Amino acid sequence: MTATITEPRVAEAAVQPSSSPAEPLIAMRAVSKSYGSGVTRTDVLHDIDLEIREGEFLAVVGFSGSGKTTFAQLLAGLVEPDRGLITMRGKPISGPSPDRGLVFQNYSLLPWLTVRANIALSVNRVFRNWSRGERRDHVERFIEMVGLSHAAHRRPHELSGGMRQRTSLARTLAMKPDVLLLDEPLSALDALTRGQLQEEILKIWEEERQTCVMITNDVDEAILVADRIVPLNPGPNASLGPIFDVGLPRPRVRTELNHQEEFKSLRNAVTKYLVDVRQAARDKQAAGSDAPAIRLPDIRPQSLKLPRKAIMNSTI
Ligand SMILES: Nc1ncnc2c1ncn2[C@@H]1O[C@H](COP(=O)(O)OP(=O)(O)OP(=O)(O)O)[C@@H](O)[C@H]1O
Repeated sequence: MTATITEPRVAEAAVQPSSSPAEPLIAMRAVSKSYGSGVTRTDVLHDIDLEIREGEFLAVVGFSGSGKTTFAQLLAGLVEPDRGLITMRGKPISGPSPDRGLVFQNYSLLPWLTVRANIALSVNRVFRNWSRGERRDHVERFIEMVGLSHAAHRRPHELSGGMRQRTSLARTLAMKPDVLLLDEPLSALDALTRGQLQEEILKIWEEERQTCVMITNDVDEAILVADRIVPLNPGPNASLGPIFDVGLPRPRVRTELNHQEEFKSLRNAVTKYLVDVRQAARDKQAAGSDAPAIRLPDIRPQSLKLPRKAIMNSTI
């Protein structure tokens, strides 16, 4: 039996970004970002409009180099838009804040501190008015949450990549940010560890229900975790594509999803969208290119294959 691919439910909000009735937690309005100037200028993001809802899990998917990290850094307040406005609860985002916790692709742990001390450093900074005991219990809770109790005394060089990323995740989660920003947090990991951590992130999110934005280049990962998926079109001047709603029931289990028609149809739709939009960008680039068109010479290829007789003669 062949699987029927149904059209994805593309949210109206994608077409009319301001149609959401509730006040969004974060709003991006006509946001553009470039780096450099003159001939070295790189136009990365163009006219980004997006509303992020309180408590949702949003995934932003895009190809390498499309501007995903720039997108995450704008939300984190680490870079400023050149044009447009980003607000959180109606107030402009003007810099980094513990309200928005960012987990990077490269764990950025302090190498001379243990897992416990790396997490405690952030907790002590954010929760200064808590008692020492409260802070210690809080740190232990998050170490346990990411399954690192047995390795809490180890330093980063004594950890595997997955364990470092767990530490980094626990450190950010322990700061209790209102928004968790995950910038390709699993892309440096092997497939098995990646799958395991995807499920752990999902479990934590289901318990905590904080707003979460995951930036990824993996469509399957996006479908597993997200309520909504928004494609980032290829750059330069990347804009956002239509929003895909993920209606799959939770809790979701990766191994079971693979057999579900809705999962397969959504994966096809998002992948097709991204591949088509990349091809269109390439075609447009080729059409506008100043490079001289390659003209093929008007000749017929000649067969260099020797007649069978000639081969036999040459081998005798
Ligand atoms: N600080 C910077 N200065 C100049 N150019 C930059 C800077 N940061 C990023 N870029 C350029 O902006 C573009 C988008 O980069 P970005 O890292 O946001 O993309 P990405 O989608 O996260 O890529 P990848 O998936 O490969 O990590 C690239 O062309 C990159 O070279």
